[in-house]
Amino acid sequence: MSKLELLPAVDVRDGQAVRLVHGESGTETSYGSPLEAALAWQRAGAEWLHLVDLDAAFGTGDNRELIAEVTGAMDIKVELSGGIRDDASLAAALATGCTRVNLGTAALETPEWVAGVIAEHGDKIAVGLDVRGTTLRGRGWTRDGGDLYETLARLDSEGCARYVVTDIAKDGTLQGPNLQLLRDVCAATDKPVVASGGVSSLDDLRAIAGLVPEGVEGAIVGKALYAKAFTLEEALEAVSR
Ligand SMILES: O=C(O)c1ccccc1N[C@@H]1O[C@H](COP(=O)(O)O)[C@@H](O)[C@H]1O
Repeated sequence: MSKLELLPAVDVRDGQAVRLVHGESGTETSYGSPLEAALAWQRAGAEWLHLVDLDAAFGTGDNRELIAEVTGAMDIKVELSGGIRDDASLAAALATGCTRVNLGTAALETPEWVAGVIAEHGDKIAVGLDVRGTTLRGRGWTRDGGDLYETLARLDSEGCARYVVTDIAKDGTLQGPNLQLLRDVCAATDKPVVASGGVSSLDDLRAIAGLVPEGVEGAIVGKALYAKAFTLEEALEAVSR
């Protein structure tokens, strides 16, 4: 059995590393320089960074130059999210040298374009399935975008390589992950799943690691690290066995 990958998150809003509650604009807590945060996770032993341009996701501008600077400064793998919705934004994201990109809104609103970029770029493309219940949400999680399982079946048939599954009701709340949602998504696809939302403790990470045999490949950790619920070193140790 392979170990769970951990992806510490750096979400960028207005040039600052922030955490949101339920992904709602206006709930930001600021944690300073995104570059310093990313370098700290790298120094602590991270193999991945989950880097999000929240302004691009919300449609309130972008942090494109800063995102490129942070990605360029990393020696580790980077997953880029937020506002990647057309050829220009995809080209800019891939030009940073990131390992893969995560598409959200585009998978809901421009499925033909997403099918094309999956065919062209293979496992450099992941799709973020951001859900309330089983309803997908796009445009900064402000708009409904269809049924989770119908969309998952469509993306599977198009060869999507992996899914990043976020329970919006859990995100930024430190209330624990939605393990049943992860089990249900894993049962519906053979592709790897990255868990996102709600991690609050090392036991939460151990519980997600217990789903590796079902298809969970990784877990994004945000608020818990910034709130110092545990250190990244402790988290890596907790999922190493
Ligand atoms: O990560 C967040 O907290 C978040 C909050 C609100 C909206 C998006 C968020 N993050 C990630 O952004 C992409 C979606 O961006 P887009 O729809 O493709 O522009 C997705 O990976 C979300 O998980």
